Amino acid sequence: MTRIMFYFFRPKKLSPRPFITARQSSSSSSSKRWQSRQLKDQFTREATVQGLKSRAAFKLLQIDEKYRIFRSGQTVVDLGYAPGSWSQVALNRTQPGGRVLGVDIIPAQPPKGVSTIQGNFLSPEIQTYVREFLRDPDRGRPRNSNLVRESHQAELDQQDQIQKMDAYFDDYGVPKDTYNLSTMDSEIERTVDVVLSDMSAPWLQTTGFWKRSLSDPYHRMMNTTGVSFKDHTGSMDLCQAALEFSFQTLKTGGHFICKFYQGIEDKPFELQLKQSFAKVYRLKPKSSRSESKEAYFIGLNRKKESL
Ligand SMILES: C[S@@+](CC[C@H](N)C(=O)[O-])C[C@H]1O[C@@H](n2cnc3c(N)ncnc32)[C@H](O)[C@@H]1O
Repeated sequence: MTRIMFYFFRPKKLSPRPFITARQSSSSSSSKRWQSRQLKDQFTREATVQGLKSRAAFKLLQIDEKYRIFRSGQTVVDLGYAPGSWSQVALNRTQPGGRVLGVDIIPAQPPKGVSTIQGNFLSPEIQTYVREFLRDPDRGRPRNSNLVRESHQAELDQQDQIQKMDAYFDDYGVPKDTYNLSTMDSEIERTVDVVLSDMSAPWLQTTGFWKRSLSDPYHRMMNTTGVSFKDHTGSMDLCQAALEFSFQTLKTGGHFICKFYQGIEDKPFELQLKQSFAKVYRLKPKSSRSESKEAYFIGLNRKKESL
């Protein structure tokens, strides 16, 4: 079942107030080890101090610092958003006027100002649902920021429109041979400036196991197993789904960031990215755990004619 939650409040600035997460005690020793590692970790402590939902925020902050991904007014899709620290960063960096849509298979409390859809992103129905949401460029945008966004975006939109018209029509308003109306339709779908995918290991579910509607999806999602080949292939499937979705929704000039676990399939994926983005980088952020094979692909500036 798909559940949508809309939050139209003005996003709060990341607060310096401590944010203490109450975790339920668990009898399993691996869970205790996980808890004590979290407590010792400097990035986890810093996330708590800054009111961020998890240490993962620092990975995105480092990426943004290096590649300047975000600017005001953008539409950002955050795939695998839970518990929500990337969405917090994205929303914060795209104000005024930005909107963030998070998708995750597990139920989670969306950060303020972020719209979310709960569902398995590998399912075509969920992707259709997400695309439908995005088709309207104002849906999920904080209402009181529409005016600011409009003044910010009006000029850019107008230039964009003129370029598109030049591309499609000749001086007499007749569609040029090289462009047909179906190409134009697919461009209408492209309302997204940034696609983020941090999909992989789930945030530990601490409540709601008694509800089948909550716990069933939890067991179906992709979990990291510690078996590096399995983690690698599972993550490449998720990256592929995120990239295909980007082909349909990302504007020309838009950016793509996705987490993957390194292995033999990452090179062909990188080549695929290079066909569609002007610049492609791979990065292992400082806050990634050193023992993990986790890394990120960053595709900057989607090319005009990619696919
Ligand atoms: C590492 S966490 C993301 C952390 C997040 N970026 C943050 O900053 O809080 C990975 C998320 O991917 C989600 N996920 C994994 N497979 C998924 C799928 N097929 N569809 C949707 N979400 C998925 C998991 O439920 C988990 O919440």
